[in-house]
Amino acid sequence: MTAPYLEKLNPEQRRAVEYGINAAGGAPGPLLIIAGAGSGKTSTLVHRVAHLLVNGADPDRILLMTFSRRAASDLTRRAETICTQVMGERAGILAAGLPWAGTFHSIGVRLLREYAEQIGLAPDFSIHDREDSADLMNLVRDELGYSRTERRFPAKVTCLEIYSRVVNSGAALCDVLNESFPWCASWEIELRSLFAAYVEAKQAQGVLDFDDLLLYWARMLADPVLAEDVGGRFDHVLVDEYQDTNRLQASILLSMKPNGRGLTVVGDDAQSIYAFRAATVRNILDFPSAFDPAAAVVTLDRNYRSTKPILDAANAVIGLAKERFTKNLWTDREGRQRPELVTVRDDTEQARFIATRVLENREAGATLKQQAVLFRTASHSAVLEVELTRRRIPFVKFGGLKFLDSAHVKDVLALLRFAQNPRDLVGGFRVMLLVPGAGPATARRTLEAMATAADPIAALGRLPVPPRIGGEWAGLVTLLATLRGGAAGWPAQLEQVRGWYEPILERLHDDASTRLADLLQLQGIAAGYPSRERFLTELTLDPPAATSDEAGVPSLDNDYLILSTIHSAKGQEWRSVFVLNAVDGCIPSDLGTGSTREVEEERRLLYVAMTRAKDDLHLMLPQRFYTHGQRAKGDRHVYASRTRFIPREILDHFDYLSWPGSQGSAPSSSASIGPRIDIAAQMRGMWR
Ligand SMILES: Nc1ncnc2c1ncn2[C@@H]1O[C@H](COP(=O)(O)OP(=O)(O)OP(=O)(O)O)[C@@H](O)[C@H]1O
Repeated sequence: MTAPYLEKLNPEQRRAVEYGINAAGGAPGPLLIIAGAGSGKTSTLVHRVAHLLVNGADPDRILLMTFSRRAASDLTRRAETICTQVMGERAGILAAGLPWAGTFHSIGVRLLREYAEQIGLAPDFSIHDREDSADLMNLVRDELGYSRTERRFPAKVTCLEIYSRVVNSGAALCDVLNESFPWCASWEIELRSLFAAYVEAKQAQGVLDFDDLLLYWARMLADPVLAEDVGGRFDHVLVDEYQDTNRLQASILLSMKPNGRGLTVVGDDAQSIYAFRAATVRNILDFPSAFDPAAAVVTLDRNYRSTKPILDAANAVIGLAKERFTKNLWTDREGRQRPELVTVRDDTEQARFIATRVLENREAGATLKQQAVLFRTASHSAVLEVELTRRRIPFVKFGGLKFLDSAHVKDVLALLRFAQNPRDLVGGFRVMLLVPGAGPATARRTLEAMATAADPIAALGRLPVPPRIGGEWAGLVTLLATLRGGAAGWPAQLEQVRGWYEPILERLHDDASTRLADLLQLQGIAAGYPSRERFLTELTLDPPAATSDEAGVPSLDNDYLILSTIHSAKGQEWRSVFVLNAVDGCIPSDLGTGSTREVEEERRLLYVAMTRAKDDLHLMLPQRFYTHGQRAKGDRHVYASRTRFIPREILDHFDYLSWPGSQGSAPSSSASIGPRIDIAAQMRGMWR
């Protein structure tokens, strides 16, 4: 007899949930769940976790790794709800939730801090986000004299990308250069010494970057004693979004669970969209045979989300992929309306069309929250944001968030980080330069003097106040000592930081009051974390996708339209979806058309966008774009053609609309919506 809480699952989902779990206990064999878009992957994973708990698994011994912090807390909450219903009072064992649910990186941080002493690492290391890492790379590059070479040395961001690719893929530097960065191949020797110096700088400052979190973890597990110890802490290890993991992550799992017992991974190769971060679908493909006996594979191919016409169109798009492993999805959700290809003149008309349709949908009963506009790059929604504001349509934007990127929020975070780790040069530099009168030379001298001291903050207090510097310097020294001492507790420390920073904020920015509101919001977010260390770690590893993600949307109605990059739309669904700029140059992005592999990833991105829609889907085709990088009011534009991922042979899966105007006819070829290139405009552009 099936337990009532499993009754709503279809047979494949149930197989995936129940596989290897029984009341007798014992870890089940390895399991791979291939879950197509909208096939109930999340709910299958939730039920598997709940089923484990109902059958006696210890929540402290379950490791659940997801792609974002939000996904981890959603999964935990849903599993708890099921357990409370099924177990009644016994569900009290879940009072602390699942303590080991989180992203790969945040779990890595916790384990590394715990095992720090055994692997020669200072347990209070701080973590650099990508931007900090690029800044440190730049400092090192400068010190080695590479910023003054005769031929231009690769930029700091490129250096970091190369470094990161080598680390995450496990490939040799020369192979990575030849395959992905051929224009930098002649710098191999210099890059190698740059990376060596970068690693030394990180170690001297007690800093780990994102890649280190996985690399150190993987290296720690290369020691058989530690591998057994870490692996032995968990009876069950479950991993979501396995298609977006890289080789290092796969090796971590294998080291923790060499025979695969207790290991479950879930993924969909058709939705793999992070190859640019060295993720590899090979992880999914190679998973079954990594074990003896091989892992069981359960495929979920019934889509519950989209109507048949939408699913048929999405299947047609992914059907043209060069390499593909999963079958087409099917659904019994009938629907008459095919996805619509909407031709509009330009960005402005695109924005108007969407605003009009969104309001019409609302009149017809759909809330704003049930509708989403998706785009390849955060900047694509700029014109739409203006139009929505003009029409007073509230919206929340996910992806490309400005909040944490803004100078004042970064200043405050740098201060906290510097208090946490006073050897962190990048954070320290930013903080020192805030003091009126302090320049790079003062900052560097001070930081160098601090770096060699046993207690850097005490050393700072003993240093003479640099000449021509005002009272803020003494204030900073006292503040850092107080923060370091931790007497104020958390999150009250943020109040102290704000007290010191407010006069500086007012001096630096005309719009200080708006920025102050952001700092108050940051304080609200901070209150959700038990300590400064956890706050800094979590925010660095997984910044909120939107301010509303963490702190509510104070100034908006309860209902708002969702604007999101396709990457941030992962795992979500809406009744109506509009995809901006379904044209070549945007999807695929002209940054992503270098190699076949990149083009294929862009194809999967379009597939991910299309499969977010339940009932209706619009792909927007603006005929021309204004190009970036020109003077204000410049009129340089290019003509766009329909994305190459919807070639003529699959057009009959779509309806056509020209807007404003009447029902359009089938665009006969990609050239039919304007010339591919506007040579006349290019000729004019040459001389501007
Ligand atoms: N057995 C089921 N019966 C009815 N509806 C289901 C069933 N399983 C899942 N669903 C519904 O299908 C939709 C998609 O589920 P879910 O969000 O878990 O998909 P997913 O596999 O995570 O999708 P994606 O990988 O595309 O993000 C949800 O609305 C969910 O309620």
